[in-house]
Amino acid sequence: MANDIGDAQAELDSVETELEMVELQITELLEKQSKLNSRKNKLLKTLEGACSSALPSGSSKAPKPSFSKQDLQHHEESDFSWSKEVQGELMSVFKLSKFRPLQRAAINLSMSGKDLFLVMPTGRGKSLCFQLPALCSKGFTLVIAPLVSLMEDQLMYLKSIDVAAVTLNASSTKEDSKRILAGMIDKNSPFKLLYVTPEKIAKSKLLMSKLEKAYNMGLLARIAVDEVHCCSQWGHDFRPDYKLLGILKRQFPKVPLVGLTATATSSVLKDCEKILCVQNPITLTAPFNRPNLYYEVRFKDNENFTDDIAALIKGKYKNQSGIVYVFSQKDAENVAVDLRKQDILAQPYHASMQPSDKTLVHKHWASKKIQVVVATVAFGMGIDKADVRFVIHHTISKSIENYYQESGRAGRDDSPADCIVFFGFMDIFRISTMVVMENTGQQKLQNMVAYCQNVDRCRRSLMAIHFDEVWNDDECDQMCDVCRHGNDYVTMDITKHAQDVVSIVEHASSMDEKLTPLKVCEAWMGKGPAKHRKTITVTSLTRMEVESIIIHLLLHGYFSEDFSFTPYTTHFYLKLGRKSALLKNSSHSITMKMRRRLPSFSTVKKVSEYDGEKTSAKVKGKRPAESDHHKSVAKKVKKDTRP
Ligand SMILES: Nc1ncnc2c1ncn2[C@H]1C[C@H](O)[C@@H](COP(=O)(O)OP(=O)(O)OP(=O)(O)O)O1
Repeated sequence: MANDIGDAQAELDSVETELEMVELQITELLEKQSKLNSRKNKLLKTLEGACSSALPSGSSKAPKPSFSKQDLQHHEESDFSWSKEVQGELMSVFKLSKFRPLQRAAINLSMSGKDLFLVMPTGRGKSLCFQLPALCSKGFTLVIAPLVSLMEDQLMYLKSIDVAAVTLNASSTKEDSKRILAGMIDKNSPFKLLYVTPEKIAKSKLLMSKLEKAYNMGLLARIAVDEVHCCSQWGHDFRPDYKLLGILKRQFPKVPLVGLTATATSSVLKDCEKILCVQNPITLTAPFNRPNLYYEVRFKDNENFTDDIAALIKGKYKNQSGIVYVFSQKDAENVAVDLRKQDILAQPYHASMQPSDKTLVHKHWASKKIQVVVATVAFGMGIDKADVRFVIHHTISKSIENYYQESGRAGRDDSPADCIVFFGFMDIFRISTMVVMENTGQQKLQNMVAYCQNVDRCRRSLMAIHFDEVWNDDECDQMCDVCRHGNDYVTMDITKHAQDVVSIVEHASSMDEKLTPLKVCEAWMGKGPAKHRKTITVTSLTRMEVESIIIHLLLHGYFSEDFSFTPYTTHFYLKLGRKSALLKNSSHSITMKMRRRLPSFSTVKKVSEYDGEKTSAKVKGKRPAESDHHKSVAKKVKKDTRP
């Protein structure tokens, strides 16, 4: 009897383990199905020739009537009753000779009264798409912008070209407010653009009542919502007051609205559409690719990487303007000091500085009195310096959206510029604890980490996938480190390493102990407390390899994050992830692509990248110029970068 019970218990354990495996496999297959469905929808959309439509990714609904290529061409090329005036103002007021792609279509659509979302990379000239129609329309255009500094930059520019524009914000004087409110209902329209913050719309009844009067008098020509992604919680810069802007379209349904953003996925736009109460807006998406920007990721392989940054600035970027983005205000101060010690004219910029100091740094940088601004993300919106030759990230951004926007401040003049990220292991966890309260913070950070950890796929193609862009691999033209330096990586079987490192965390957890990623690294390399050493298989991998494998396991669900809160700080620990159980299964293997030059890996079984044969020792090393195999690989594995 006892034997029977023992056997049944053993069988039950084994069945339960097997069931767990099956469930994990089902989860993996479901994930794959969802990715394939979303890819399928994308391809169908491409085949239909639709150039816009904001279907949420993965939706299986039939696309709504979309704006066709012919429609786009019509709005880019045809003459309209306002075309002469628009062209005249472009040259005489803005001193520009021609439009950039999509500007003309956006202006024509807006002039013909359509609601519009314009997604255009940072620095491509979105502002012109509402400033120019404002000059050619009766009345004034209401512009909602998230930051006073951003409005002030635009007002300064508009003043310099003699365009009458004003702002109403918390710091407007009583007299100014009175004058502006009266101007809104003046038939002679003393200004053509009125800039306000979303807070002002939400809080000022007086402003709403004047808007209503202006609307009834036919003087509210257009509403422009700048940085429209701020409406959506899923966007990277959510502002609660943007949520209330739906009132505008509800109260003023006949006024065309244009929403502008540099980065928004189709689901974020869908959300904005609902929040702003616009029905079926036309979405124009400019090619997100900035061909003049070179993207590169460098691993922080020593403590002194700030010296590497200084060497770049003094060497390759001598006398050229740039930005170094850092993680914290303290880093901004410290790194600026470090750079100054190396005779680089650098100044910090962050949110806690006095507004006058911030303005001074901005001005000195714009006029080349200083070479580098060492900044937190506070140095962002509204920065319009054309000749920024480098944007270096001292620490990774918290999302790809943020990275795209921050790095996009380089090369607005269309001349070549570099965007370099320094990728460090510990930074991941610093940022992770910072975004712990954000709904999608961890997922977004993981996408950014996957972008940096990537060694085999064109960096642009990763961004394109992220932004739901249809991508053709030729478009990079060796303007990222991966495409330029080729397939300099090997695919390694890391199953045994994964088992070893996962067992360290498992063992600690069985003793009720939590390990930070740093502690896991150290324990695995034999530097942990003596009590652990007996049970640990110490690795001969280098520190960089150890870090890369831990990151890989975290991105792929073998580890997951375990936060612990104290009144002063948040700690990041590693715990077993949902897939860790798979490592107990002898048929389960994990491979990982790593940069070549890994002598300590010589004992590790190498696997062919392409045919999955576990015994082959094929190592890819050809550069794109020598082989186009790389391209087909990038195409083949395009959709599965998301951890
Ligand atoms: N058709 C054009 N030809 C040449 N330069 C142009 C044209 N349109 C705009 N520009 C210039 C003006 C600015 O110096 C620069 C960026 O324009 P701007 O409207 O500030 O970009 P943006 O609004 O897309 O960027 P951001 O996302 O940072 O707000 O491009």
